[in-house]
Amino acid sequence: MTTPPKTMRWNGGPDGWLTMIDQTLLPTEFKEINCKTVEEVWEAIKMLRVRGAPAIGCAAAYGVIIGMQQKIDASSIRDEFDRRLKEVTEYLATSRPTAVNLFWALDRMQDVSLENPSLSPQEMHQRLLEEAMAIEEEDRAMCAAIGQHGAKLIEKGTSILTHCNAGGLATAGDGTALAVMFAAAAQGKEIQVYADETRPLLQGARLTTWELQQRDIPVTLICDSMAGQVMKEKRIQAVITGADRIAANGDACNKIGTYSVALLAKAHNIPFYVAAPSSTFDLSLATGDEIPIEERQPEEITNGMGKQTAPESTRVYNPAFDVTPAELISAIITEHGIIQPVTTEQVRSQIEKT
Ligand SMILES: CSC[C@H]1O[C@H](OP(=O)(O)O)[C@H](O)[C@@H]1O
Repeated sequence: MTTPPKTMRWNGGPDGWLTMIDQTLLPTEFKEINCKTVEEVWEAIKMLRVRGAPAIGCAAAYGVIIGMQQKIDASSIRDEFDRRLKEVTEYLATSRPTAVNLFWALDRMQDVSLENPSLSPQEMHQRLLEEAMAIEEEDRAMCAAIGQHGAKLIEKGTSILTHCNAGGLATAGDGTALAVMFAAAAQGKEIQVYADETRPLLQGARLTTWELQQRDIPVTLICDSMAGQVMKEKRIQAVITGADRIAANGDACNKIGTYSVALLAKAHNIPFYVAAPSSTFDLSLATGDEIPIEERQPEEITNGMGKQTAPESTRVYNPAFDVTPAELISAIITEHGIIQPVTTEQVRSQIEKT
């Protein structure tokens, strides 16, 4: 088993820069890129060089540090600093609309300013970096806790289907859904995984298989359209996915195709689990109907991975996410434990106390 590389890392102090794996090149090329402007961080999030709800939050937090570098010198005044901080956080918030972790992280960076009115710009810059590092470290711990709680649900010899990539590459730690698999495997439960390729950007084929192979966990790649057949053939005993935003009633938004997998799991009486940290919950939304769904460029479908597979000017609809209603979710696994049954009362009871 090889030690997995870190999804991202900060270099230096407040005047430093962010290094991250460019996930668009995996699995055929492992390349790290350096982001030294806030625009480069914005573009990396937009283009999924860094992706996955928790990882997006961490990257955005570090993007704030970079964005503030232009305005810090001995003559800086705090009002100007705060105006720039608002400008930078609002800019980064436009990169992608669905993963609530992006907005949760940016709000935390703004809160640093509200909670420290008397710090100088230089002191604030240092304090913001400490907050970004805390967000990264907390995410790492949340992943580990999710893994341990989720592994309790996994029997020895279980075959698990997953959709998209909710692994270490989607977080600052071991992932969410994949953290459960890593923990179960480490406990000797001899699991195997079926990974949906996850069109159109193939996070499952490119990233989930790559991560599982690194950990010597048996993985079988299937087309998204094969999920029902493998369930019908009784090859699957559990489904685990990640999430990008979970509403107060437990409706979970995740990569497009997850809702279909949840319906298939229900039809085949297979437990469907969602693994996500508390930072992925948006209790301001009563249900998943209100979750903004990102629509991405048609070329991701008509020219997937650079090869044209549809006629020019073909009309395309490309929603990047869908919402699985709570009634299709057997349990939600968080760093605090298991939410089951998945109801507003259970969600609020666990998440509001955090
Ligand atoms: C641990 S969150 C992972 C989550 O994010 C992915 O979306 P994207 O690759 O577009 O950032 C997908 O929904 C995963 O389940």
